[in-house]
Amino acid sequence: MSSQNFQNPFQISPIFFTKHNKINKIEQVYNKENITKGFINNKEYELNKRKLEKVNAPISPTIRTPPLWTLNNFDLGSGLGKGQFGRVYLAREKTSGFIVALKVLNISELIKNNAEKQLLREVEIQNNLRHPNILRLYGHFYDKKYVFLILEYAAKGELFRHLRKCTRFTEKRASKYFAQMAGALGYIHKKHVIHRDIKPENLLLDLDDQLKIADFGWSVHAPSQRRKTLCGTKDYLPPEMVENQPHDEKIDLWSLGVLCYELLTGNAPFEESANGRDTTYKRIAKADFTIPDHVSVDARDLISSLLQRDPNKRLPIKNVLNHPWILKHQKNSNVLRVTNRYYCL
Ligand SMILES: Nc1ncnc2c1ncn2[C@@H]1O[C@H](COP(=O)(O)OP(=O)(O)OP(=O)(O)O)[C@@H](O)[C@H]1O
Repeated sequence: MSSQNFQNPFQISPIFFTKHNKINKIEQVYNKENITKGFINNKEYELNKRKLEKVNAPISPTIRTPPLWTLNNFDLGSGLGKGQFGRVYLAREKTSGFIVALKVLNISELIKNNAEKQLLREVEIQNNLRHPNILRLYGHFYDKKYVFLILEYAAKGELFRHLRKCTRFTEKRASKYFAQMAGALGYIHKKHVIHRDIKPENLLLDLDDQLKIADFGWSVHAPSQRRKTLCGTKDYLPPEMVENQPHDEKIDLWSLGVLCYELLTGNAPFEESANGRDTTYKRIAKADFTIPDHVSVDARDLISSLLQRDPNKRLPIKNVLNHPWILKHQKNSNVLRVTNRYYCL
């Protein structure tokens, strides 16, 4: 089922270019300037303006996209999973045979839950990211009822499922996923994007066991200001968020520390206890956690240097990638070569 045997139609498909050129051509030829120059008449202008409006029709004032793709371009396969607003299916682009995951979101559910903006943000951000450990969003289209996201297919599914199956990962395996995650975060931070919802459920694995960050629903593009919205998943919330303080990209460093802990132990360090949410929040605010004895000295050091109460004391991403624990397990692997190449972009 690997899609690597096929040409990626979302980059080079003749269909894409034909449709895209058609829009460009309409835009170039049928503009007001050409009427005044006498190249086209008013009737032609009106006709083609309507055509252009149709291809650019928005589903809401915020989402605008030319429908380069429709459901007819795909053969649908089995369901891959269910999310809050719809389902994800295995699908094949008919002309090229290219395999994708098609995420089908119910528009009325999105509107009912006020999630339009969140989706728009997800689409805008994910559309602009190109990194081997970030799930590609190839495109999107919509009809009256649904928005369809054309996503890279991650054949091995959720990292979370694999973690639960073996309770906890070996240090070598954990360090591989962790390094890939850190590399991808370094890349998005350079683009002034904060993820804000790192957790194993949002991480997928492809057929080659490469990690893919999949969910950008809570991410924000934050050029300068420090933000205050409470978001993300409880276990992974950093002290500045539980205390309702402004936050910046350093919240992802905290979550990276929580992720490292969970990959190595099978549990998050601040999992909600029987004593309830307030107790959990107090423990997070004090960075009060203990690391089980089986975790190596190097890994402990890395976790502790990320789970720092003060965001400014957290280990910066570039030092994370050079940490002895990562170097020890990944020095001769391809992981660091790829990660460093993209980090330097
Ligand atoms: N690109 C993909 N490749 C393979 N499986 C996928 C892909 N995207 C999603 N899935 C599967 O489908 C499930 C549902 O995905 P979806 O992104 O809709 O849900 P979610 O992130 O769990 O929920 P939500 O974002 O709505 O809270 C995932 O848990 C995963 O198992």
